[in-house]
Amino acid sequence: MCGIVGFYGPDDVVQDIVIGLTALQHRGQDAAGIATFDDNFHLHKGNGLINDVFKPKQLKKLKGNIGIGHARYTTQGSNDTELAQPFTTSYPFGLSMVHNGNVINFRQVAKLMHQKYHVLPKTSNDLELIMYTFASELRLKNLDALSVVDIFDAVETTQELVKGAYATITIIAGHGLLAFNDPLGIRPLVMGRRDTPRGPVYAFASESTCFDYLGFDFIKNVGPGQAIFIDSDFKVHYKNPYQQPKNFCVFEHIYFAREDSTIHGRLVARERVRLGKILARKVIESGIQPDMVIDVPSSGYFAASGLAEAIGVPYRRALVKNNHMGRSFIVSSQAGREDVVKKKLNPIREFVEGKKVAVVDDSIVRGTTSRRIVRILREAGAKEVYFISSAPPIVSPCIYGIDMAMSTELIAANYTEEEICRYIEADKVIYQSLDDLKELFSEEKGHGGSCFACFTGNYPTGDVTKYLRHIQEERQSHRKKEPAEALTSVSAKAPEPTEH
Ligand SMILES: O=P(O)(O)OC[C@H]1O[C@H](OP(=O)(O)OP(=O)(O)O)[C@H](O)[C@@H]1O
Ligand SMILES: NC(=O)CC[C@H](N)C(=O)O
Ligand code: SF4
Ligand SMILES: [Mg+2]
Repeated sequence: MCGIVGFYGPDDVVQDIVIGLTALQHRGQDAAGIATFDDNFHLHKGNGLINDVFKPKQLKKLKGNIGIGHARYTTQGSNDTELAQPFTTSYPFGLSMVHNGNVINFRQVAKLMHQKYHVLPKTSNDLELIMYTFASELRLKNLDALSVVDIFDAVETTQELVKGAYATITIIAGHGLLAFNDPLGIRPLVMGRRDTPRGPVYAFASESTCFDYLGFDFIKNVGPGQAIFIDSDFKVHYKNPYQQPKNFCVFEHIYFAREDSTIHGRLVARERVRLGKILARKVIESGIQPDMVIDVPSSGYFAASGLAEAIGVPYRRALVKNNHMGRSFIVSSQAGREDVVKKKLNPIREFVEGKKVAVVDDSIVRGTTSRRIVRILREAGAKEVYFISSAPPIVSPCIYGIDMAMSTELIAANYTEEEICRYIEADKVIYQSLDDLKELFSEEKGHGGSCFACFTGNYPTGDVTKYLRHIQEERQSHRKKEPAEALTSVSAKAPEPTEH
C-alpha cells in the first residue's frame, strides 16, 4: 500500500505533512520519511511509526513551503532505513520523490538506466528507478528554461518505460510540485486545496481522509496516466485530465483504504456495507442460521453490519481490539503477523457463549487471523462459528504494491474451501462471489473499471509471467525461510473436521 502526501503553499508545510501522514498510517508501518525544500532539500526518515520517527527536534529542521511524506509498507528491497522514502537526488536533476505501488519490470529498467542514462541505482527500492528515469529525462531537456511541456514529456517517457503501479509525488527543486499516476491508475491519489489569506495551499495524498483533518477541499482524483504540476506561481497544469479510472485496485475498497475516505466518488464505508449486504444471498443459500453476526476489528465492521441488516440477525461487537496493535497483514514476517494477531483481539465471552456466531472479516489472505479468531471464539464458548469473507478467494499474487507476491502464502491459491474450513477449524466458510464483487466494481457494470487480478489471475498490465518470477525471487531474497514455512504449516496442520 504505502501512504504518500505532498504539500505546496505560501508557508512551511511540515505540520500539514505530519498530520496528513498520520491519517495514512494504516497504509504502512515499516518506515516513515519527510523531505522539504527551501534553498536545499531537508530530509529525515527512519523505521517505525510516524510518531516515533518524527520528534519536535527533527520537525524543526524540515523547513520549506514545499514538501512530501511517506509511510512505507515494504514491497521491494529490504526494510533498511536507507530504503525508506522519500528519495532525494541532485543529479541528473534536483528532485525528491515518493511513490505508492510496485515497479514490475525493475530488472529491465535498471539495465536501461545504465545503458541510456549512465546512471546506476544505489538501492533495491523500485522508487529509485522511477526517480532516476524521470530525472534523467528532465536532464535531456532545455535546462535554462524548463517548461511545463518538458516536464509532462518526461512524465510520459517515464510512464512508457516503467511498468507496474506507481502513484507518485515529486518536488522538482526550484520549479514546483508534480503528481502523476501509472497508465492504469492502479493506486489511489487525490488532489486538494485550502485557501489561506496568504494564498492557496495545494495537496496530494493517497486518500481523501487527510483532507478532512486538514480542512482541504477535495479537487480531483489523479487518474490513470494523469499528471498535475503546480508551478512556482501556484498555477496548476494538467496533462490528460479527463480520462476515467480503468484498473483501480478493488482491494482498496475492500480492505486497504480507510472507511472515511472517498475513492473515485465512492465512500469506502458505504461500499463495505454494500459488500456485506450482497453476501446475504450466499449466507442464506448455505443454510446456516446464526444467532448473531460479529465483525473482526478493524476492517470487518461495515461488511458485518451490512450482512446483519440484510439477513435480519442482530449484530454485536464481540471481539475487542487492543488499540495499541496495528495491522497484522502488513507486518513483513509470518512470525510477526502471528504475534500481532495473538495480542490484538479478545472475545467477549458473555456475548458469544452458547451462540451460533457468524463472524465477518473483509478477507482471508494467509488464514492467520481467521484461524486464531475461530479458535478463541470456541474457547469463549461459541456453539458454532461460521467464517464469512467479504472478499472472494484470493488465488493469485499481487505484484502492484501489496506484499502478497507468493502464491504459496495464499491459502485459497492452494486449498479448496472445504480444506480452508478445516484448517481454520470453522463450521462453515463462506466467501463473497466474484460475480457479486464485479457487480459493484467492474467496467462492464458501468463502474469505471477495477483490477481484480488477485481474484482472477488476469493482470491488467498484460502477461506478467516473467515479472512475477523476478518479483518472487526478489521477495524471496529478503525473507529467508518464510514462504516454505507458510506452505508446510498449512498442509501439515489441515485437520479432519472436528465434532462440536
Ligand atoms: O488471512 P490473513 O493473512 O490473516 O489476512 C487477512 C486479515 O488481515 C487484515 O487485518 P489486519 O490485522 O491487517 O488489519 P485491520 O485491523 O485493519 O483489520 C484483514 O482485515 C484480515 O483480518
Ligand atoms: N507498498 C508500496 O507502495 C511500497 C512502495 C515501494 N515498492 C517500497 O517498497 O518502498
Ligand atoms: S492484484 Fe488485487 S490487491 Fe493487487 S492491485 Fe489488483 S486488486 Fe489490488
Ligand atoms: Mg483484519
